[in-house]
Amino acid sequence: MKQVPFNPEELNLFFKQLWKKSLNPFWICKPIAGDFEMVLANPAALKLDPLQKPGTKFSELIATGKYPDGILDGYHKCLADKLPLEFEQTPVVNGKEYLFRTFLVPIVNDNDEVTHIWGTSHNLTDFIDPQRELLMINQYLDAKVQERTEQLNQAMKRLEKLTITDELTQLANRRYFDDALQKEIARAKRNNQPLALIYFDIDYFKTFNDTYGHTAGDKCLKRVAQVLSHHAQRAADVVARYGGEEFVMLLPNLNCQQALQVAERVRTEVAGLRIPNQETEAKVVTISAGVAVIKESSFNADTLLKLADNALYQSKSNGRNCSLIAS
Ligand SMILES: Nc1nc2c(ncn2[C@@H]2O[C@H](COP(=O)(O)OP(=O)(O)OP(=O)(O)O)[C@@H](O)[C@H]2O)c(=O)[nH]1
Repeated sequence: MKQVPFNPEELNLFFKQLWKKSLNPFWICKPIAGDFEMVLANPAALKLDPLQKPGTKFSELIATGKYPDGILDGYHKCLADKLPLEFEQTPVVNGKEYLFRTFLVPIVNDNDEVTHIWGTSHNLTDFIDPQRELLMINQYLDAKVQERTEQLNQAMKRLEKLTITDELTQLANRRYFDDALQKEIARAKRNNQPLALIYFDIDYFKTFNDTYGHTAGDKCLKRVAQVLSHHAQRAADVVARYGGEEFVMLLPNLNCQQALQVAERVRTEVAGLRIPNQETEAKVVTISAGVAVIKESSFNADTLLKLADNALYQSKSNGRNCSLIAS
């Protein structure tokens, strides 16, 4: 469809109304000795800042401190490039921060000189607060997610610990030990290093329970567990409660004699607790131990456990309160 052009009179009326009624600020300025001077500003512009009246230099506007320092850059660029330009401005008027998207259009004469610059702005201030609010909500949500993730990780760790810990003694449980045993056997074979396993069993514990009661029995188990822990100090050492009054200790890179020494230290220290048990020869709680060390590459967990168990059986047969190496 062919456009019907305005005649000059209509056009004049059109622009007059646009200039007067627009809610967007319009202004026309001209370059003047490195500065710019306001030539005309519409009511919307004057409402925003009455200082934008004709004759005001931009350097005067900047001197009020309401406008950001870089405000002239856009005008200079428009002047130099002779091209329309848009940029954002954040003036502070009466203590309130505004956000404007400003558009500049160079007015060029027949000699290709920029005589004026026409400017207009869109007031985007209303978007500032929701944007900030959104940012704050996002930051809050991020922090919450992080907090919850941390709580979840902690809970997972606690749960993980529960599944591998013996509740009464707080030593590792059998499940953890069996797993560790497989890993350590593989490592010992890989590194061609010895791996010692000690099987401990409290002597006449049934009689202890029958005589002193189950609660005293529990207390005794805890104290023995503490002794065992003290003697499995290296990072790779594992001590676990294997059954009721049975404990196991895994000592990587220790030979038979070294492991026997550990077993003997534990045995001596347990007797040294001097927890009464009328059934034993020493009349105190004692412990017996069986030591086994991985010897050949054909060794597996069952073989090692069986050897240590056999040695423990020998210790029991030999009168208890002693440690023997598997033969
Ligand atoms: N208090 C208490 N007793 C337990 C627990 N677990 C196992 N027992 C007891 O430990 C005792 C083990 O007894 P036995 O296997 O007969 O062995 P023992 O009396 O120690 O005899 P020897 O090993 O031959 O010296 C049983 O009476 C079990 O009830 C526990 O968690 N707490």
